[in-house]
Amino acid sequence: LPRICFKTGPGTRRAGRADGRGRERRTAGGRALQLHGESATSRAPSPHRRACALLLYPRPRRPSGQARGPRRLPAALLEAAAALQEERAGLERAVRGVEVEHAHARRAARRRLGAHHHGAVVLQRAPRAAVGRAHRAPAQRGAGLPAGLGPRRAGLGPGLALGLGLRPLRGLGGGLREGRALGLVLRRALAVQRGQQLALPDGRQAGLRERDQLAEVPLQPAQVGQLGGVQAGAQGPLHLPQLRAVGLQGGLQAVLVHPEGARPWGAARVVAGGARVLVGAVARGLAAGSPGSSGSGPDAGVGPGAGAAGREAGEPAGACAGGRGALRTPSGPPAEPGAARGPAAGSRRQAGSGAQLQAEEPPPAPSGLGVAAGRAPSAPRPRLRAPPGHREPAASPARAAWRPASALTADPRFLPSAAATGSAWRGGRRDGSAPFRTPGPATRRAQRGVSGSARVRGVRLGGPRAQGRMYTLLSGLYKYMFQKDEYCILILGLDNAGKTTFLEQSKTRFNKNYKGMSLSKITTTVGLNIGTVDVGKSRLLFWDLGGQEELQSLWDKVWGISQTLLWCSCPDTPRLESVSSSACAQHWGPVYYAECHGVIYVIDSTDEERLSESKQAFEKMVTSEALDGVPILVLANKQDIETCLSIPDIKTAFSDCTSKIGRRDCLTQACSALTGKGVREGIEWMVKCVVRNVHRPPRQRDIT
Ligand SMILES: Nc1nc2c(ncn2[C@@H]2O[C@H](COP(=O)(O)OP(=O)(O)OP(=O)(O)O)[C@@H](O)[C@H]2O)c(=O)[nH]1
Ligand SMILES: [Mg+2]
Repeated sequence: LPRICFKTGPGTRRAGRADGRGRERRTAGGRALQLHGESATSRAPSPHRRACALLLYPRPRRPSGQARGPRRLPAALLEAAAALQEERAGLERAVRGVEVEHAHARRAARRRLGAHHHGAVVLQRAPRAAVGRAHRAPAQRGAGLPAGLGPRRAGLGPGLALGLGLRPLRGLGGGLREGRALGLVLRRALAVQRGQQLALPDGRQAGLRERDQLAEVPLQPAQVGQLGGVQAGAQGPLHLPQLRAVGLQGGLQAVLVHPEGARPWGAARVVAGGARVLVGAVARGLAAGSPGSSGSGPDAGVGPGAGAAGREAGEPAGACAGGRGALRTPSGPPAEPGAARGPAAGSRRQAGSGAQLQAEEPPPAPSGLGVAAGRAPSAPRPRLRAPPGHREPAASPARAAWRPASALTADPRFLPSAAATGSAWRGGRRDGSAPFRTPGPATRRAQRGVSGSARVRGVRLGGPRAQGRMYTLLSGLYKYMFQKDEYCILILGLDNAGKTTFLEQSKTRFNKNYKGMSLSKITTTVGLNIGTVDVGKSRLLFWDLGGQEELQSLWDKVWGISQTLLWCSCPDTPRLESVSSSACAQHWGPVYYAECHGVIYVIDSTDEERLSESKQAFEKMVTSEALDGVPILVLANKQDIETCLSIPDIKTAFSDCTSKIGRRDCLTQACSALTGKGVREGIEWMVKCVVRNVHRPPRQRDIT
């Protein structure tokens, strides 16, 4: 049977069925499917490698008092998965090594921010093994390549990226629309990969609002070349769906844009069609502006890179700012390439973004895409549309809660640590209502007016709701008393310096029951490793960022999981020949630097050749304003190797940086991450420094 694997949000039991077996047969879209469920936090070997689709489906919080009952995935999701299965062969060709995840709405963030965004649809993650270490071979480095290009960059193939904004999916129809939209994105990806032009249904058929439609930006090969340094070859004009953000930085890289509050997951390297593609993600809100603003504001659906990339490609700024929905009319055929851009597009989008209160004629039936495979399209419901001149009420409390990106990204819940703890990932609403759930027996009883509380001899003991509140109170108190102060420590350094080894070694040394992975099995870090180490009353939260050249540019940036993006490559087109740098980076706000309490900078003492490169990276880091006053521990790693440079040698090489380090705490420590020598001393020094650093107080405790 086709296998669909889905994961629920952290903290939930094994998904699938309430019986915990996590396996279930379902029929969707006329197909039998086998569902494998597991908790996102589960460490059990996941069957998802063999799954044709991986759906990430955070479980909504059960309203207090609702009885535990079997939990069903929305049929629309399964239909989308079935559609995915249908396209499996093609997708495998298109997106090799890419896992597809479907995240449901991040309700917690939505509630908090008042942004009716929607969750991620596609996430790229290549299996570690696929990344390999070939790029590290010194003999290969730079051989016969244009200046500035390492072999790993040259190895990148041309690619196309697709995106679809699924932001405002409100209410009960959300699940349905979302499911359809997923199918839409995947099919679209396939069509692009095959060089086909797919007749897409309009946005309403796909269950999307006008402004959420796919918009196509036809790009000539030359423009694509400009955009991403990709030689598109003789394939003719490529229809690159307008991404919310596509930026190309230090190689072929897609910058994904995710809704405010989605948890950042960092960058990922995708192996697609034999090409390695670096994919980073950025918080959508970083595009600056406020919801509802036109142009490159978040509501415009155009992220930082889109504008930049588009402008790089010679598109007028208006074309980029048009974003989703700019090029395709809701019920008519696709607009001519290049038509409907500019101011008109913007105004149409704005019209679509308003409240929709007036009934409108449904559009004609789709050509087979809007409805997931195998199902007759159900009659589209009439849509409500705002009368001309209607304005959405601006000052609802939810809207007022919206904060600009800078404030948002400063919120610790949206930092990588939140990904580790899952604190930004909880479904459900605080008021106990669950938007996508049918009421359970207890809720129904309550609705009928039957009290859910127990009574003993006439004394009311408190219903499940009261018990729930009591539990929350007690757990909050417990957390308040026993939770440790948290400090975030960045581990930086060139690739191969030993950062991940150091992190693993620290976890092994400080965490009693930690059974780490074998140090010899550590491979290059793509994106971010997160680790926690408890030292006395403090908890250090390490962010080990990949040190490869492309990733270095992300050290001071924020990334997050994308709202929607699918990356696929065209194996037929010529290989990458040149790489242009990105303009999108300047739009990104420094976040890791701003939020960290300390930096551990790892140097490979045996690599004399790259010492100056390491010094440059260090200098760049240390001069960043966002790191002012942050203690820095410089680790001269690999001291177990005889031919290594000594501490005085390294200090001499880094002597230029002394003035830039200034008056902050800084220590150069000899260390061997492999044997563990110097690891404990280094960390203990760091703890002392971060605790006494009054400029960066520990992260706020998560008190509920
Ligand atoms: N001899 C020796 N080898 C080490 C030491 N620390 C790390 N290594 C080796 O160096 C290689 C790179 O280690 P990683 O921890 O992956 O390096 P990294 O800095 O995380 O690299 P990126 O993730 O690519 O940025 C591995 O083969 C490690 O076994 C050390 O103290 N001594
Ligand atoms: Mg690493």
